[in-house]
Amino acid sequence: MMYRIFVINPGSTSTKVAVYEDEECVYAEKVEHSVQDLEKFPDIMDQYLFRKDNILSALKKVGFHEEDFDAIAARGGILPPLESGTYLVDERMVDYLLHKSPVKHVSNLAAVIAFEIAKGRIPVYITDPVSVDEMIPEARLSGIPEIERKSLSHALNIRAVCRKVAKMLEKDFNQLNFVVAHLGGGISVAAIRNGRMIDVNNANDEGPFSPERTGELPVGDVVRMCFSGKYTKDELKKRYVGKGGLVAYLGTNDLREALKRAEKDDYAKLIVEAMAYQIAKEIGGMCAVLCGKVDGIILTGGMAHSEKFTEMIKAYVYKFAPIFIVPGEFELEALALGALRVLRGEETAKRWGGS
Ligand SMILES: Nc1ncnc2c1ncn2[C@@H]1O[C@H](COP(=O)(O)OP(=O)(O)OP(=O)(O)O)[C@@H](O)[C@H]1O
Ligand SMILES: CCCC(=O)O
Repeated sequence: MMYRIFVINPGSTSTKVAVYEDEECVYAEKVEHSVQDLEKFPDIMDQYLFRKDNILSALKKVGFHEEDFDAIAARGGILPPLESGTYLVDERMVDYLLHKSPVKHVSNLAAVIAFEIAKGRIPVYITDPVSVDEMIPEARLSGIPEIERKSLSHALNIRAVCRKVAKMLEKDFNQLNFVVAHLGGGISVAAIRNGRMIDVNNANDEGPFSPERTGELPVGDVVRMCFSGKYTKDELKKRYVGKGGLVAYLGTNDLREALKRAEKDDYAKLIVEAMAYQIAKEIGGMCAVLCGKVDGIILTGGMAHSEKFTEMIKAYVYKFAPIFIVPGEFELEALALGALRVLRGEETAKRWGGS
């Protein structure tokens, strides 16, 4: 029996959608939403009906209708910390994502839109949301009792590329140890022990600086900046997520542009090399977390397309473990395959315990 799955992954100004027939992608589109239209919804969560209508119109244009699908696979949003895997979306989860999630992140919209389209007729699943948390106890401590480290990462792509490399090695992902660096607009570097993500830098406030984010900062100077009276809370937040990293130093979030400038400009060269250095340092730390027993270091995400950049990282870490380069992101595929494993009975969908 063939399963047809509709996949939904919202981004800030577009929603990526796809249709899978079993493992095969038969349609994929980035449905663009105009900035003027999105601006009518100051609260991101109010965009869900608008985006749903845009998505359904795009689907109809290529001849698909809601009734054609066996399930919908949606990007998981900022739920309370939870184990990796595929979860059945229910009313309580939708209510949480719409009204209670601590972060109004665009990924929260996916399951809400999908649930609205499914109307209870077909199941909706999410797989490996941003808030997957499998950290070991010693990874949680920050050094200040009131602040616990948070596991917020590119978990979906990280786990998807681990599965790909495990398949290539003809081994079971659950018996392998990997260090995975997702190198996108933000960066997550994770230690995977026997299939579980036992530590990862919070891609919003820790780890290396990235094209758009600062990652970890010297805390004393940050406190001084906070109390300088020069910035509002929102301005400071934008400095570390959105306008940090490459953007802050070079005015661009595009590694291709930064690399081009680095050919002629020593300052740009230093910045790119420093980003590679910080990434390598984080990878080294995660190798220590795995006690040096590492089956592979995987470099993935948009920046892994650049051989020049991955070579800079490899130069530091090549002695630690074999290196696998898996450029780009595989989120749509990972969502479809997560739902497919459940439809085929290879995995049972987890029920969300709620909050
Ligand atoms: N072919 C390429 N060569 C070099 N850099 C690239 C290439 N393609 C994309 N990038 C860089 O990758 C970065 C964006 O990565 P990606 O597309 O994974 O990010 P995103 O999806 O916007 O964010 P995130 O991965 O954090 O969700 C940018 O700095 C971009 O310039
Ligand atoms: C917080 C990590 C995930 C993302 O940045 O999209």
